[in-house]
Amino acid sequence: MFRICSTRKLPQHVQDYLTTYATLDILTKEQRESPETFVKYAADADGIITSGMRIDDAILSRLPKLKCVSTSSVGYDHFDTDALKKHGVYATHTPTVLDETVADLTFALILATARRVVELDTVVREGRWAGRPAEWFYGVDVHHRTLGIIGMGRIGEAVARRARLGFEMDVVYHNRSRKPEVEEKLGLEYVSFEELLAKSDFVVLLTPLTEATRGLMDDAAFQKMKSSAIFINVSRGATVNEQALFKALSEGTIRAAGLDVFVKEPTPTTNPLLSLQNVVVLPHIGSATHATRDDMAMLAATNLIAVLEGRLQEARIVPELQSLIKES
Ligand SMILES: NC(=O)C1=CN([C@@H]2O[C@H](COP(=O)(O)OP(=O)(O)OC[C@H]3O[C@@H](n4cnc5c(N)ncnc54)[C@H](OP(=O)(O)O)[C@@H]3O)[C@@H](O)[C@H]2O)C=CC1
Ligand SMILES: O=CC(=O)O
Repeated sequence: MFRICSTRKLPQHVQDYLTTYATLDILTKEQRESPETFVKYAADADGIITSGMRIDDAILSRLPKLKCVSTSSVGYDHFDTDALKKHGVYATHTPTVLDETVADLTFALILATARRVVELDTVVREGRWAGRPAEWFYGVDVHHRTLGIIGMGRIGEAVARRARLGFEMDVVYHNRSRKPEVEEKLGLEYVSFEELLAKSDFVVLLTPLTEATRGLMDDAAFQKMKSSAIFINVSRGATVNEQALFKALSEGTIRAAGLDVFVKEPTPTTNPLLSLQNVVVLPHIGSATHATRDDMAMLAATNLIAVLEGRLQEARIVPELQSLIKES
């Protein structure tokens, strides 16, 4: 039997699946609280399931039996992939199963910011609704506007499909490499980063967090956007310079923002962005529906067991660690 530690509670059917192959320990908050307590309880684990815990050289050096860390998320910026490679530990993630759910949430933020849903909900609740909507209730249209997607990957494509088919929007995108087949299928236009910022009524950020995308949306980027444009971030908080975003929103450089992610999570209530009316904020819930979180947990579990059993081709191993397969 393998030994698996999970840093979070898993759905019962996922736990049942895992316990046919392994002894499973769900670590308590105290046990996973610090790297010291974590390595103590995970010391002889063959596999770890997590969804945001930082796994780096310091941790890996103290987990000699570890063969695989499996994250129940598609993003894996909490893993130091160089350290994993050095220690010969595989990392798996959960792409694809969450694409449609995250795309729905992205559209929820687009609609909520454009039509000021949260702000005007408060107006009604506070008894400030007096007669027919005054002009200060007005928002902006989503349909037939231009959507710019930075990071046209799996989720980006699901967002673009909604925009094209449901809202008849023009969609431009920017990646490091073009995707001619997606361009043709959905009728998208590839543009430079600068052109996307200048053209779009809605700018949606959907890249992974990497050294290249850290702080991508800075003062200069917001300056290039239209003053009527809305910025949506569903990627990772650190792809945006929050001070620059606050400045852009409070000085009218851009119209509004919808944010599912923050540099520090949970973001403190003192974050200046929370003081702005033209920002809709969510607690990192892109994939958070019952069905999708169940699918992600099950994929994280099957990925881990596949690696532990040596069925490497069946696991969703992160791209940076694919080379370990070739070496094994
Ligand atoms: N808020 C939430 O709850 C969720 C957030 N996410 C975030 O969304 C991210 C995207 O997920 P997913 O669509 O599955 O990932 P994919 O890898 O399928 O897509 C990411 C895209 O970003 C592009 N990209 C990468 N680096 C750059 C760069 N420097 N400049 C421009 N484009 C870049 C890639 O294209 P190319 O390589 O050609 O540049 C790729 O097409 C995740 O990594 C995660 O951080 C995901 C799920 C839920
Ligand atoms: O943020 C969530 C993810 O799956 O990545």
